[in-house]
Amino acid sequence: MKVAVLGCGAIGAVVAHALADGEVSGAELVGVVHADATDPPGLPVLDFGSAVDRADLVVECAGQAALAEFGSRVLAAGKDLLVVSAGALADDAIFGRLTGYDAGRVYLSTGAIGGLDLLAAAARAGGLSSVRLTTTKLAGNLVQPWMDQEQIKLLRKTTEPIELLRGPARKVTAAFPKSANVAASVALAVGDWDLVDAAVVADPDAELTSHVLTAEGTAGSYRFEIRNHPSARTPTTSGIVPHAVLRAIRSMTGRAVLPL
Ligand SMILES: NC(=O)C1=CN([C@@H]2O[C@H](COP(=O)(O)OP(=O)(O)OC[C@H]3O[C@@H](n4cnc5c(N)ncnc54)[C@H](OP(=O)(O)O)[C@@H]3O)[C@@H](O)[C@H]2O)C=CC1
Ligand SMILES: O=C([O-])CC(=O)C(=O)O
Repeated sequence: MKVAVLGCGAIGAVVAHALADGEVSGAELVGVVHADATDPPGLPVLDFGSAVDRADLVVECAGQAALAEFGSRVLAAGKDLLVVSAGALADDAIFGRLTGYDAGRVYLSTGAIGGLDLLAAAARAGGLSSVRLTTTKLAGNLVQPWMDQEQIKLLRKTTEPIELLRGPARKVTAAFPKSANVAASVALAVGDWDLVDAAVVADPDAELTSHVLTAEGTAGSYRFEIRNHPSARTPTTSGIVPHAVLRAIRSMTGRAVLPL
């Protein structure tokens, strides 16, 4: 399987180097789409059109805006797309564009969290009555362009955890596009954007990023607590994420053996 990686930052660089080093049997890197000439990745660089032409699978590691702009062009060319920035799918128009093709298939990486398979099963086994996700990250890393100066100052100076936003997954993933894709992953897993109540908490002492996911339903009661070390390169991203992407690619090669 020939793979191109869109975006060569904290996630994409680890994925692309692992593929270039032959770490995934049956998968071969054709190149990365990387616009910053001042920061060469030490890997073959392709423009987006060539990447789509040459790859069987394009792995999006570039952010919600890039997925919204480029994702449908991958699928229209009949190529498969593995999505990391799941929050872009909270926009119904983008969701429609990315799920409307018969040829190329869309796969979602599990990203920074787990438990999605069980919650997806529970949602279809009689339904879920509540799903709640609380994401906690180091306060200073949660500054957003829409925040005013007072809020930014508070984030930088707080000595206590602050809940910055709680609400439906769709709203939270849009407000924190680099930090709350997990809210979208949960909503997509359970098939209901409005059921998932998500929150982002800024903690001045959070050395690890945490995601606490709870759900209640006919099939049972669930609680997952994930505590990830942040990536050194992009601390809003958990260091585990590229490895979740590689696991997904491994399972797509058709050569996967247990354990995945
Ligand atoms: N599902 C999940 O659990 C998670 C999802 N994510 C998602 O993954 C995204 C990437 O994370 P991460 O790797 O840490 O981010 P980084 O900022 O480290 O890397 C993203 C890279 O993509 C590049 N890029 C952006 N747009 C394009 C484009 N159109 N073409 C080519 N390159 C592009 C950026 O370049 P430049 O800096 O020049 O813009 C940057 O180099 C996040 O924005 C988030 O949406 C992250 C963590 C967890
Ligand atoms: O990496 C994480 O822990 C979560 C994250 O940034 C996201 O969901 O966008």
